[in-house]
Amino acid sequence: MDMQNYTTQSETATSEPKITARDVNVFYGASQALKSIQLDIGANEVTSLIGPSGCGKSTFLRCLNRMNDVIENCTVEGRISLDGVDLYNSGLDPVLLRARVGMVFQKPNPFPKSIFDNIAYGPRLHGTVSNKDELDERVEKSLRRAGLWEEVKDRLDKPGTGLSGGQQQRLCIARAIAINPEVILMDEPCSALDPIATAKIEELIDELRERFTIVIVTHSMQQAARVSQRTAFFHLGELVEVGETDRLFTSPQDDRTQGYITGRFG
Ligand SMILES: Nc1ncnc2c1ncn2[C@@H]1O[C@H](COP(=O)(O)OP(=O)(O)OP(=O)(O)O)[C@@H](O)[C@H]1O
Repeated sequence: MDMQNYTTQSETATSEPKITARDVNVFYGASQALKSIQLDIGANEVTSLIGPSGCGKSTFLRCLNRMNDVIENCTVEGRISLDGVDLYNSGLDPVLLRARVGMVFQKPNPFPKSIFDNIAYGPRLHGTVSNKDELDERVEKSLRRAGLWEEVKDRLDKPGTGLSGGQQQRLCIARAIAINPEVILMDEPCSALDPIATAKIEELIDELRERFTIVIVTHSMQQAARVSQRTAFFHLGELVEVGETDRLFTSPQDDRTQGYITGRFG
């Protein structure tokens, strides 16, 4: 590993790293989307990934639970570890990995099932509850943690797709929480939502970090500033700069970061 390069890119995570990425290169066919990424993701904090369109934020996010495996032609090189265990070369089952590292997408995507069954799906699949009472309890707890219980408790048998966009996104967060993940990846989770629904999700993210490690891709620098403790700025497939969010926005060390946050490009 090129230590000099690493220290210029990255400040140490503010908490113990939950995830470490070292020398990560990603290719789509012959085209390189990420170049030698070194990044520590601290436990129980929110890390934002920001940067202009096409810089590789979502590609990096998908490396963290091996979602790139399902994209044809996508090759991931380097080392990414979760609690010190290599995600790609240790025989870790990707399905179990995705239970530990859950994901919430840009567009809310509830299953075409009842609200209850959306949440119950994961615990049933992974066999993490042993009877109906435990399942009921898990569903209620997940919906409470996602701040949705009061709004849906009287309509659990109604379709998840009948909820508002913001409620659907909180349902998807509840669905991710229901299998007790350690990390939650969020790919622009508010981009399809209005400002009020966005504010609710942002409050929720802040509450969730007590229990989970969160990595969020966002196009909104204001959102990164509001929700995250650390921010990583990507540009043309490189991780240009990472550090405490306040520091990165007030005194960026790289001209490219400065250019992006002052709106000169992006
Ligand atoms: N499935 C794919 N096949 C081929 N190239 C891809 C694929 N997905 C992404 N890319 C390319 O990889 C690069 C990084 O894309 P990525 O979606 O990770 O960027 P991003 O920063 O998340 O962009 P945006 O903010 O627009 O979502 C881009 O050049 C993109 O065109």
